[in-house]
Amino acid sequence: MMKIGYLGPKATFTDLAVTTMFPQAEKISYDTIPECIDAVSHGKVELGVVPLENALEGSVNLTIDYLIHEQSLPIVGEIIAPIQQHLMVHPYHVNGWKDVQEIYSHSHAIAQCHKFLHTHFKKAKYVYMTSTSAAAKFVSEHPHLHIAAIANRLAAEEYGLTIVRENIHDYDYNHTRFIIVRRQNEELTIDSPLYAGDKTTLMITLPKDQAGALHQVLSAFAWRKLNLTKIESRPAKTGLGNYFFIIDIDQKMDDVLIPGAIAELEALDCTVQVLGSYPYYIV
Ligand SMILES: O=C(O)C(=O)C[C@]1(C(=O)O)C=C[C@@H](O)C=C1
Repeated sequence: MMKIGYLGPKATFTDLAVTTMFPQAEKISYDTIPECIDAVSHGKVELGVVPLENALEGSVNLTIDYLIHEQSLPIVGEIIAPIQQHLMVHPYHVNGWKDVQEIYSHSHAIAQCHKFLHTHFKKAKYVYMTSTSAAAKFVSEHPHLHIAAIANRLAAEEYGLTIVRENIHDYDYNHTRFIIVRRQNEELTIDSPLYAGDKTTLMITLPKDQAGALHQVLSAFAWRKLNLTKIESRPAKTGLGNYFFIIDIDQKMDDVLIPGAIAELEALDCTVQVLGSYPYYIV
């Protein structure tokens, strides 16, 4: 049975994504994103699944930065899943839930519910946890504290909490991209009706202090009609103002167009690394 590491504990959104995509797998939970990625690099699990980007809040920087700076593993697949956030408390506090003093969750989940929290919990303190289900678990283990968690329905069931407000995320379209990473860049073959297409992700470092470099980079894709679905800059961590770009192209690595674009970028003195060319699945 395939072993898959995921950001845990049980009942995170990552857990839901893994269960949907790999119903037969043996799931191993890790408390943090770096621990999960390390487990893949050390061969403890065959695949790892971690969150990469949310439609409301943007990238999960910890994932991108850890993959780029600490453990470079190829991305071999992606799962895009809907995210529904609920407010939950220990059953002891169901009546007084409006007066909770602290709200626990993952920073991305809290950010997805800012409008709701600002309206209903002006005085509450937010406490950031490693995942939404870690927050639910904490709330269930501290019944004497007047606190709430933001997490999904499975977490409420798993940790015996009561949902007091459903769907508190601020915008209906709330989806998160989870990436599947592997030690070796072997193609992942999943025969799934959720298959929705392929992507190639590149990391590009521009030459220093060259006017128009980004424009030239984009034109290498533009004239080849390579459609980009994401472009994002992240600090290179080598000095203020030093950035690299992460670019997603909405097609599989081919023999001509993408290698041609990469060669053109290298001729411009860019450094290019292919982070993965992989299928994506929409839940
Ligand atoms: O905490 C979880 O449940 C996760 O799976 C992490 C995570 C994230 O990092 O974005 C995943 C989906 C939601 O966007 C909120 C939290």
